[in-house]
Amino acid sequence: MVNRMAGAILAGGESRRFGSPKAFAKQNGVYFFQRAVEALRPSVEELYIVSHPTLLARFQQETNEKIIVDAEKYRGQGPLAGIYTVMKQTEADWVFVLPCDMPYITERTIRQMVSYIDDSFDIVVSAHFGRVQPLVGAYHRRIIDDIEQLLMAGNNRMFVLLEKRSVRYVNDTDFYEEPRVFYNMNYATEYGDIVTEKEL
Ligand SMILES: Nc1nc2c(ncn2[C@@H]2O[C@H](COP(=O)(O)OP(=O)(O)OP(=O)(O)O)[C@@H](O)[C@H]2O)c(=O)[nH]1
Ligand SMILES: [Mg+2]
Repeated sequence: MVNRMAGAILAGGESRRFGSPKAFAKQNGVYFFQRAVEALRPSVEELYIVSHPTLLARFQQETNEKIIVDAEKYRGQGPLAGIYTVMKQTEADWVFVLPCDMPYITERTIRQMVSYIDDSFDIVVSAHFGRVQPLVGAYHRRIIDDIEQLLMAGNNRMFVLLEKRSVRYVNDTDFYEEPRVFYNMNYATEYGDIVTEKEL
């Protein structure tokens, strides 16, 4: 069993391609960010939604979950800044990350991912169907200095971090899920059961 795990829902992006805040788009009547909360909450001891000051009031209106904003010095630097911010906030050994734009993610998928967490790795992420998903997985707090160094250098890409540390890639031979579970919404077009803020 993992020694204490915090959850981080990354919701500080600008949703430029989507055209309205992705966290508040709906799938089958439920906010995208709420889908992530439902999937992650049962697996973690504490949960943070990590967002941007411009979305803070909206989140506070819509949920009782803890909402924090990216550390000011790294704001605007993407998901890596969000992970760093949650690691600073919590004492948990592991931070399990999820994006706010994967509306088909399930509690079962997260439980499965969690079962592959292993202290002999620094990072455990999904690589189902040949596609590495750096935002679906767990990061050990022992890598916080590496993360901060990358952020200080403006080196924001998740894949750079993955190259630096030991990673357990969990894939569909470890456990199978239907592919759309890992589908993240960048454009508000593909699926009939998605409703964006603009259409409400
Ligand atoms: N906390 C935090 N989350 C972020 C940041 N940038 C992106 N995210 C989140 O990371 C996930 C994946 O990011 P993207 O798919 O690029 O989403 P986005 O940046 O909102 O959308 P685009 O503006 O179209 O790139 C989404 O859940 C975003 O909300 C950031 O700077 N801070
Ligand atoms: Mg982006």
